[in-house]
Amino acid sequence: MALLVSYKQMLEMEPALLYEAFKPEFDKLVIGTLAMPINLPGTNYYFGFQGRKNVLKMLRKVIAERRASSATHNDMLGDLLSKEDPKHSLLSDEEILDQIITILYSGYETVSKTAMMSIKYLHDNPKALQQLREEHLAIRKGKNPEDPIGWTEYKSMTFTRAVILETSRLATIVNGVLRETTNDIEVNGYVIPKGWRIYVYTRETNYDPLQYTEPFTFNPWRWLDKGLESQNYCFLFGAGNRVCPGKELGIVKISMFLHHLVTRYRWEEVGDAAIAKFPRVEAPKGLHIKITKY
Ligand code: HEM
Repeated sequence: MALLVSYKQMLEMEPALLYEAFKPEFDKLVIGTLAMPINLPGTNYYFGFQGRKNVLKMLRKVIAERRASSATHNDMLGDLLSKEDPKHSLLSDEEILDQIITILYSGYETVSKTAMMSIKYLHDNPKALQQLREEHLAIRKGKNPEDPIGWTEYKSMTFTRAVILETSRLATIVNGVLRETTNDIEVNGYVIPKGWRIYVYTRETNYDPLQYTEPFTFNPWRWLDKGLESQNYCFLFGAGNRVCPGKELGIVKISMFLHHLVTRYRWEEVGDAAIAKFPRVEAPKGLHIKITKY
């Protein structure tokens, strides 16, 4: 779902078949990015490069077909290729391809894994689920089943936002952020030389009991204190110049998913799903749930 939504924004007009061929190759690329860097046939790292090669091949074909046709496309690739906008014509084809991959990549697992983990945490915390459901049923009151949700209604989903932020913290969907030092930096007596790449492992800060009381407890109510989101130790969406540009889009997508889930369905976990946290948050054997109508 998460990849399909982003894919349609990027390549709205392309046939579904391309998505069917695209997703498996894109999945290889995604898995390869967090794999041991051993580039031998059979490793995830190797498959990652193969996936990237095939993804690029498909995207290049789409670009070539669009250039050869006079049709206009109302999607992001259409904007990136637009000859009328001088801003975009500054990008080379390689840069356009990198933009597409970056945006598809960044909005994929972040959204799908947060949605998955929210299903798990809400299942395990009936009080939070009840409060979330009440928030959404109140929004649905007086609406027909197919009526869409408006911006003001979305903005009123304060508990939903709290659930999403707490899921993001407790599951730590993004393990950390990458930076490169532009000067020698001294931290606790250690010097990190200029030019070094640093991975700031945010799980440590997310579980710091000085910042989050009872850090291993799912407690969405802590986020009702609005100030928490802007604390300088809160790296759920990164920080500074490189802060996630898709933060609000991601929260909207998950909020809409939760809205439809809790107003229409109940669910029971089937079996005991094992959740892996490193190098990525995943349920290797799936998170199986039995869904019934609410
Ligand atoms: C719950 C969902 C999401 C989470 C938890 C998340 C988290 C993050 C984090 C931690 C970073 C690193 C920021 C830094 O280095 O300071 C990041 C970067 C980024 N995210 Fe997100 N993200 C989410 C959704 C999205 C979506 C939906 C999109 C776009 C469709 C997106 C696009 C990006 C991009 C393009 C970057 C790179 C920014 C840069 O390096 O300048 N993200 N995200």
